[in-house]
Formats: sequence, C-alpha cells, structure tokens
Amino acid sequence: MRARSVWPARLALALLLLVLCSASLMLARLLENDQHKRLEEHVGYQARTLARQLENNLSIEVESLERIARLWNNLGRLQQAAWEHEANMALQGFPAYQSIQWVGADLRMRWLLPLAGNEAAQNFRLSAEHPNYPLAMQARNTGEQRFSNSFQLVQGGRGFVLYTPLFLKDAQGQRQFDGFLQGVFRVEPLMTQLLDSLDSDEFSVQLLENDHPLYSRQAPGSLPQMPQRVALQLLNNRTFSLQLIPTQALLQRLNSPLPQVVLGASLAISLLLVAALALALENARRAEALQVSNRLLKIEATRREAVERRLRDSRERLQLVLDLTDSCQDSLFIFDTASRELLHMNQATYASLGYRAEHFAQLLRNDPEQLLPGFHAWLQQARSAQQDNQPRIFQREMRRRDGSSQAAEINTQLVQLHEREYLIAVSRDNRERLALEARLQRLSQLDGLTGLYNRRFFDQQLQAEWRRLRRIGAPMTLLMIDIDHFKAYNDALGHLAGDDVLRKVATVLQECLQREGDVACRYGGEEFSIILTSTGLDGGEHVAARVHELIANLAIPHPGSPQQYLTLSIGLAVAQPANEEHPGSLIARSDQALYQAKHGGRNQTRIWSAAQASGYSPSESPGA
Ligand SMILES: Nc1nc2c(ncn2[C@@H]2O[C@H](COP(=O)(O)OP(=O)(O)OP(=O)(O)O)[C@@H](O)[C@H]2O)c(=O)[nH]1
Repeated sequence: MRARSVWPARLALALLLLVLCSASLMLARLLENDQHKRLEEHVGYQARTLARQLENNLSIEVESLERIARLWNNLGRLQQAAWEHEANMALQGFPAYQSIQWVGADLRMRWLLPLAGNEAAQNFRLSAEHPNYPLAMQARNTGEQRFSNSFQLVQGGRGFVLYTPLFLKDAQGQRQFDGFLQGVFRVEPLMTQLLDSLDSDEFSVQLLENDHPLYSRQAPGSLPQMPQRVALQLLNNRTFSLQLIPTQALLQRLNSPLPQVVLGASLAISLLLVAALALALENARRAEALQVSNRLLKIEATRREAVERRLRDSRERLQLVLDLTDSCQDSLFIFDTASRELLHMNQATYASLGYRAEHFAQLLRNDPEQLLPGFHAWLQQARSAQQDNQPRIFQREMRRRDGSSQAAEINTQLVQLHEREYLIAVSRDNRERLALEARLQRLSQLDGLTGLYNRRFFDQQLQAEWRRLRRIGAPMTLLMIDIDHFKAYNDALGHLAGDDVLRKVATVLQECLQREGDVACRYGGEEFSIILTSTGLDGGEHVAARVHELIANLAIPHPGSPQQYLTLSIGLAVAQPANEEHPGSLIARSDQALYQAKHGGRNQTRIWSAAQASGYSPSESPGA
C-alpha cells in the first residue's frame, strides 16, 4: 500500500504563496502609486499656484505700468517729478523690479529709477541688434504691451523687460510714438520674492525658458524622476515655464508607511495562511500515513495470529506425536553425538530397561558404555555404514538397570543439522524374534521324520568341519549307514511301520554319539550318515560297533530279513582333511565301503582302504 505523493499539494501551496505574495506586492504597489499620484498632484498644485502667483504678480505690474502709460498717453508726457512719483510707487509695490525706465522715441534711455544699481544702463540705447528690438518694434506698432525673452542685462545678470509703448497726441490729434515705459525685471530677485513663501526643503524650483533653466533653486534630496512643469503665460510670451521637483523630505512628509505596513501584513498573513495550510496538509498526510500503518499493523497482527495459531497447532501436534511415541513399544531416542545430550526419548527407551528418564539421560551422557557396551565402536560403525550406504540395523546388547543384558535391534540414522550431528535411533527388544529365527534355523536343518539333521545340514557341517580339521590337522571319519532290506520291511509291514523304524534307528544313532562335534544325519531315504570329527579309524569302528549293538538290542522284527530282525550295513572311511582339498572323496569312499557291506551280506561294517579300493574289497566288520 503506497502513500499518496505530497508533491502536488506542496506545489499548489507554493503557487498559492506565490500568488498571495504577488497580490501583496501589487497591493503595496497600488498604494505606493496612489501616494505618488497624490504627491504629483501636490507638486503640480504647488507648481500651478506658484505659476499663477508669478503671473498675477507680473500682471499687477503690467497694470501699474499700463496705468502710468494711460496717464502718459492721455495727459501727455509726464513731468519728471510726477513720473518719479508714479515709478517709485510701482517700485515699492513690487520689489522684484530691477528698474522702471523710460526710453524715448529714439530708443535712448531718458529716465531711470532707481539709479542705484542701474548705473550701467544710464546711457543704454535699444539698438537694432539688440535681441529685444523686434519685440519692441512690435509693441510700438501694435500699441500693446510686450513681454521680452530673457537677455543679459547691462547691469549684470539675466532679466527681461515689459515693453509698454507710450504715445503723445500731436497738434493734429495724431498719435505720436514717445518711446517705451520699460519695467525691467531681474530673474533672481523675481524668483526669490516668488519663492519666499515656499518651503525650501520640499521642492527644487526651476524657471525654464524654452526648456533651458533660467533660474534654479536646488533643495537637498530632490527626486528628478518626478518633475511637475507648468507653462507660464506672461502676456504674449509663452516661452517660460516653471518646474517643481519634489524632495525626499516632502515625500516622507506626504507618504504614509501604509504600503509597507500593508505589504508586511499581507505577506505575513500569506505566509501564515500557507503555513497553516501546509500544517493542515501535513497533519492530513500524517493521519493518512497513520491509517495506512494501522491497516498494515492490523494485517500484520492477523498474519501473526494465523502464524501463532499454526505454530500452536503444530506444537500441539508435535506434542501429540511425542506423546504417541510413548505408546510405542519400540524405543525412540535422538541425541547429540558430541555432547550425548538427549533431544527426545520415548517412554519405552528407558522404561523397558528399568530406568527412570533422568537416570537414562545421565547414563547416556556420562557413561554410555555402561548403558550400551561398545557404544563408541557402534557409533563409528553407524557412521561408516551410513557413509557406505550399508544397512544401518545393528544387533546390540543393552544393559538393564539390574545389570542384565537385553538384546536390541537398533536402527540408526545420523543427521547433520546446523553443524551438529544427531543420531536418531529406533531400538527394539527382539529376543522373541531371535529365538524364532533360531528355531526356524534349527528346523531348516532337521529332518522332519527322524529329528536328525537333514542332508543339507550334513553338507554344510561336513564342509565346515572339514575346513576346521584341515586347519588343526585332525582326521575325520564318516559312517554311511543303510537299513537292510528296508523295502521288504515296508512291503511287509507298511510305510508307517517303516517310518517308525526310521525314527528308532535315528534314536539309536543319536545315542551312539558321545563327543561334541559328532553329528548324525538322515542322508536320504533309509540311509543315514555320521560325521565323527577328530576321530580316526578306531573311534569310527567303535561307533559303528555300538550302532550295530544297539540296533541288535532293539531286536526289531523284520519279516523280510534273513535274521528276522532289523539290521544295518555301515560303510566307514577315514580321511585327513589336511591332505585333501574337498570332503567329496570321503563321501565316495564311505559309499564304496557301504556298497561292500551290502554285497558282503549286510549287517556288517566295511572299512574303506586304498588297497581294497583298487580291488574293491573293503575290510569287513560284522554286525552284532
Ligand atoms: N517307510 C519308509 N520307507 C522308506 C523311506 N525312505 C525310503 N524308504 C524305502 O526304503 C526302501 C529302500 O529299498 P532299497 O533301496 O531297494 O533297499 P533295501 O530294500 O533296503 O535293500 P538293501 O538296501 O539292499 O538291503 C524303499 O522301498 C523305499 O521306499 C521312508 O522315509 N519311510
């Protein structure tokens, strides 16, 4: 289960923050623009006020000179005293005047007030080369006042002139030009007077003529990017303009910190808003992650429960299996071969031997030879057998608690696990089976009718004893015994009687054997054999004689026998196994001897000898 990506939400928040910040900046910018606008309006208003003031001032002077000119024109040329009176009044009313003067019709300076400061202009004459000449001529021709452009005053400094044409009426009533009444203004005092009331810290002021500065008053901290210019209309002259440039001080005075406050506040609010949203987003993400982890935890818990349940079930099943092994008759035990610590043993393991569980475990750990004689050799055998892929079932003796031994068939399996070796052993008390096997073994060696050993056992025994005697250099004697006229016996008395006779003969033969190693067998039909080990001719003859004697003692009636009693014929041969390879020759010799006994009249023993064998005349030993 995968948590949703947080990046789209984070991107959206970043965009939101960007938008909010941009909006804040725009708002602040709007407020600033508004402030600038108000500042411009203020500066513009000031400029317009100053311009109107300047225009008013000059228009008042225009009027005062016009009034003098009207007097002049109507009453005739003024007397000097009257002129001085009028001129001084005008000068007093407008201190910005540099001078008021009358230039005669010949354009030569006549009267000049005040004289002080204007001495240089006393002999002034407006020549045709003077820049104001055309304007003056225009005023003369039109009879209207004209305001000049600026020019270099002969008194020094820059100034301009208001030309007011004067006329006299001649005798014929014709108007005669009588020169100009000139109001001369110097820029400097004109502007100083004008700006007297203006706060010098708040504006820089320029008087411009055709965009060229004629006068400048610079205030510190001017903001040249915010000039406000107002065109001046001085009568006919429109070349002048007034320019105000606000200063930083004015800006500070007029501007409020509102835009900054608004910007700061809105940025802070934006940040807080985005932070709150981010926090909410993070909380939602964590809550979702918590839900996911809770779900995973639940799944894990369910899985663990299932695992534990399975574990519990398998543990219970294991315990059940272990308990069931206690019900088993066979012993089952598993132990570490290095430490001989028991991993498991069922009840039969220790109980069948009479131990308690702890005692058995302790014995296996501390003294395994005591418990299982030859333990270490057996363990090694088990390893070798497993390596060679040989059968791993061992017949061992286990020692009971009372000291007696118990035969045990132990099936072993060695297991290598986690670098340790474990032995799994299943042990079984097989005494009964061994006894049964022994019995079967015996039965397989015996003749069912007589209880003597059968022909097969005879063959095995003859071979085994032959080899043994060959080793020790001792002789072997073989007696081949056959019942005489047994066919006749059967024919006369029946087969059951014949069987009974066979059993009686067997008993006789068995009685005749007194030394260990001597064996009587039913060789086949009515023929028997006796193997006498470490026995020479004397011993053989002795046994044969005893056989004849005991049979004779029985005096078993035999209607078909010349003696009327049952008799036996015996062929006897002696051999030295050390000199011969196989016992076959011994059988053949004793057979030959038996043949001789039969043909010699029966009821006798014939001993095989080499001399007789060549002539085929065994020596005779008559029966009893
Ligand atoms: N009742 C009985 N008879 C057997 C048994 N085995 C062999 N016979 C008999 O033994 C007889 C042996 O007869 P023969 O080989 O002719 O020898 P014989 O009659 O004993 O004569 P001689 O050996 O020459 O003295 C046969 O009639 C067999 O049937 C047996 O287990 N029980």
